Amino acid sequence: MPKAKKRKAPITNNIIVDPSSSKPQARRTLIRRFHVLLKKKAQLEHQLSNDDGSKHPHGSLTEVKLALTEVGNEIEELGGLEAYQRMSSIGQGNDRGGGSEKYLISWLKEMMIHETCQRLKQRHLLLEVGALKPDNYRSCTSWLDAAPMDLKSRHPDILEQDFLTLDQSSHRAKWDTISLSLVLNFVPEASDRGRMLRYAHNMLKEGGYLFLALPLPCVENSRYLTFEHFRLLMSSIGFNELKSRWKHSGKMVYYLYEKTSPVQTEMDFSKKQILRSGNRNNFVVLIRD
Ligand SMILES: C[S@@+](CC[C@H](N)C(=O)[O-])C[C@H]1O[C@@H](n2cnc3c(N)ncnc32)[C@H](O)[C@@H]1O
Repeated sequence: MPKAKKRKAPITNNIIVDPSSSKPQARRTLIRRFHVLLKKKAQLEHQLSNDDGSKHPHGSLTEVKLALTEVGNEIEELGGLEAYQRMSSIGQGNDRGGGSEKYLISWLKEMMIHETCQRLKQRHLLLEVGALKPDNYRSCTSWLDAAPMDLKSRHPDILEQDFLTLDQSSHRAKWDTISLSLVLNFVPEASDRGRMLRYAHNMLKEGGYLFLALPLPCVENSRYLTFEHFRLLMSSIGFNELKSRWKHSGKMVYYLYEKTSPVQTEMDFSKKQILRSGNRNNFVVLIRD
């Protein structure tokens, strides 16, 4: 008897998520689903743009195109980037502990940046990438100028701009601080995450600061990252870890780095390297030339 043909699982493996729900569990499921879909979309687009006629892991060219349409449709059904931003901004609300900017502000103040600026009549220039609100830094207007930007602007004061397509020469050494709060983990391709960090390094003034906020499992429970590996990766780009804040069983990790010269290392950060076994996630950052 001929063997029954195994039915291929649909690429997007749809799950039911109610985009209008504001329950924390539904919110987290939607955010996670978005990350999965965006990663899948980036992989399929990459396959299409590098099409050399060879077999694709997702089937023929037609199947890849179909899968891309399916992914696009599901993103739309979930409400697109707007729904994702809405869910993320609920998580930022004061009733839920507020946004991550409070950690950056308190670290800058600990380092007396506000006093130095006021004494020398200087302004601290902050580029806030992935800004859901235009005025996260309104409490600091006497010494800090914030420039909020996002892939999709939710307010006229937020510049609609992809950080990865900013002109690198006109932004070189322009900013005192760059904030990437829950942005690096949004970028679907591991090598684009590395590029984002390198661009941030180029765009900071000498001695400038990078504020990074990530979901804790990205570092605590990844197959390809550990706290130490990430620290070395960051220093190889030229980011010296000044401060960090996280707790076991917490949700987030916050870092403050200072821009330094890249530290030479024998380690290869351009390829995935399995650092831990067991039930882990696949978050990784790759640094490629
Ligand atoms: C989870 S939200 C984070 C919002 C906020 N910063 C926070 O900490 O809650 C991620 C935001 O980053 C934005 N984003 C992702 N990649 C970006 C890029 N390359 N350039 C600009 N914004 C980006 C997304 O559009 C999204 O609004």
